[in-house]
Amino acid sequence: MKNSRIRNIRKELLSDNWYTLNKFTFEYRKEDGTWETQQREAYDRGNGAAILLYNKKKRTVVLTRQFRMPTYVNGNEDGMMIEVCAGLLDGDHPEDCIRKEVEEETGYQIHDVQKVYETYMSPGSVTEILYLFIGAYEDRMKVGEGGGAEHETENIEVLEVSFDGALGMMRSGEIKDAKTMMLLQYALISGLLD
Ligand SMILES: Nc1nc2c(ncn2[C@@H]2O[C@H](COP(=O)(O)OP(=O)(O)O[C@H]3O[C@H](CO)[C@@H](O)[C@H](O)[C@@H]3O)[C@@H](O)[C@H]2O)c(=O)[nH]1
Ligand SMILES: [Mg+2]
Repeated sequence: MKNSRIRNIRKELLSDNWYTLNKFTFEYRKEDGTWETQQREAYDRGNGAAILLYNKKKRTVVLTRQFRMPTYVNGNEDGMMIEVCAGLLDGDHPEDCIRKEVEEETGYQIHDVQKVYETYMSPGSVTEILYLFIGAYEDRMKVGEGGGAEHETENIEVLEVSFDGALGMMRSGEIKDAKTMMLLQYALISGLLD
């Protein structure tokens, strides 16, 4: 970390229940050269990976559906979110993480994955970098039911939908998850399923 615009960074732990919330107090050098003190909170839940599973022949994609409490308390009526498969790195390399997560959540054992973007999803408040992948799947790669890890009480539903159907769900607002929208738009722009 190097930035000549900031100095005297102090960190105060506000919460470390499931993940970590810190308050940072620091001095920031403005354009006119003077220093001002600022405070910013940063929620650290580690980094994550997400993947768009696609089948070019069938022109389909695999998505997941699960309850997301933070959306429920902010306007998402039933709290259910349709998303690409995703998970936290938990110390794994992003590629290893996403392969593991795909099998756990969707039941597919996939081979090749390709990273298309790295993104800070909420840079004003959350430290997380999300690694976005695409990966081809076929019916014969299905080795289990998916649904998520039992001990994590994830209750994930697996959806196989047509690519056009998924694009329609994005346009209608049924899909509201940013990483999912980014990957669907990537697929559209790059002609991935053409
Ligand atoms: N008890 C408890 N459990 C939690 C809490 N927060 C998360 N969990 C458990 O931890 C699991 C983490 O599952 P993953 O599949 O590894 O992560 P994810 O929640 O799907 O996260 C992915 O999507 C996020 C949202 O788009 C991304 O932010 C993240 O990077 C990742 O890609 C959750 O399903 C849930 O069971 C919490 O506050 N308390
Ligand atoms: Mg997940």
